[in-house]
Amino acid sequence: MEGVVSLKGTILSTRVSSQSLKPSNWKSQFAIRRSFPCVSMDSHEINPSICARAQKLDSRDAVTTVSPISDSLEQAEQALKIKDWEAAMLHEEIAASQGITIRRRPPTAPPLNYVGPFEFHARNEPNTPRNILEEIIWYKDIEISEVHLPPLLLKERSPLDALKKALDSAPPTRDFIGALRAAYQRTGLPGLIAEVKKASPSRGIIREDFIPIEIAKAYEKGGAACLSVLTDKKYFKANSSCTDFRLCPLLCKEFIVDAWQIYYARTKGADAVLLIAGVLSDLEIRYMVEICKTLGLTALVEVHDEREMDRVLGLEGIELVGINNRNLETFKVDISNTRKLLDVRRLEIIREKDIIVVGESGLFTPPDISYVQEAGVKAVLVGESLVKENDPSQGITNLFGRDISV
Ligand SMILES: O=C(O)c1ccccc1NCC(=O)[C@H](O)[C@H](O)COP(=O)(O)O
Repeated sequence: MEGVVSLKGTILSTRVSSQSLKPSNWKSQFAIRRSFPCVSMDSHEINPSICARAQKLDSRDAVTTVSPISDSLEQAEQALKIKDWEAAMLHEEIAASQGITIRRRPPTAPPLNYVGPFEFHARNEPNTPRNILEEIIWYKDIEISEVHLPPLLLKERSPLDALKKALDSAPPTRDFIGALRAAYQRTGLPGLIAEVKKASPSRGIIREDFIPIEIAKAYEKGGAACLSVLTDKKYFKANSSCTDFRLCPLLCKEFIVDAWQIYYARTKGADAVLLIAGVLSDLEIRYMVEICKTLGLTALVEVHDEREMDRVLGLEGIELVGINNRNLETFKVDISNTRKLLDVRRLEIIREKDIIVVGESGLFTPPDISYVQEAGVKAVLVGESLVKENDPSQGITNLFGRDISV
């Protein structure tokens, strides 16, 4: 079925496939999917009666000449704008009440003549990112939302329907937590998640001669229990997807803001995904953890401070918690953060819930490993200190003070 729906400047193709639902910006897409029940979230198909109307209105001239419909479309468009804006405000308000300072999207002023519960919000907020994490998150939203990056964007190339179909033939996931536990039992040292990353916002280029598969193989040879692969291209210069590796269990290290990314990661061979508590609300974490479970994925839920730790420990179904020693807003790294967050009370909850805690970032020497192990971690996630070694396999031996591959 061909045609267009014209909502003022917004042109929606009505060819019945998710690839073709192409609003001019992410806000209208979000609003249309949420506010028109006729556009199903799963198939993104458009109700035939809307299509019929759309075909009558397949040019902007038609919108202006058929006035009753154009009036109602304009009203609908205004209502959508308001709902969309209110939903964004509500999301920010819930996130802020949970101590989340990362704003999901640039703040926008209320729609014209807006009167409502959020009337006085977002008037004086800066609409440039306040820190690097916020910048990454804002860009991620654009990257996955079919906007601005022609010719075909991520969601457009791989709509949810197609991802779900691809999963029918995907190989089963490997047991990420099982691999960490086994390594801990075998060596008596924290299980290693060795990170494949070329660059980072805080360190710039970490390794020039970066051949991901070679590094991954060296990690496995050196005794890594699991791999972590940074897949962000813009900020971490990733040039591989998880699919390139079928070695030990794999964490897809992405900045997840949309459940679609979880499905995508699964089709790309991930066994685990990262959920950042400083970005996602409690409800989002619960929802995404559920999705992970249905897909056989492990969720590594990352925290940085006490408040995030307590939020996450209070949620059901959490099995793996990462304490990042790096403040992703300021880049400051302090491994005593792991000890600070693992006080007696929290360690008791962790033990009761049988959660594995991962110490992340800033680990360079055997004393660093001993320090976080004594604090209570049973796994560590290490990037820089291994990636920059000529022989990353030997780097693992140096980091642990002994060969952990045997
Ligand atoms: O590392 C960064 O600069 C950074 C900036 C913004 C968001 C995330 C960032 N890093 C992710 C990580 O925390 C690390 O890749 C990971 O924990 C390994 O850390 P390290 O061993 O210190 O390389």
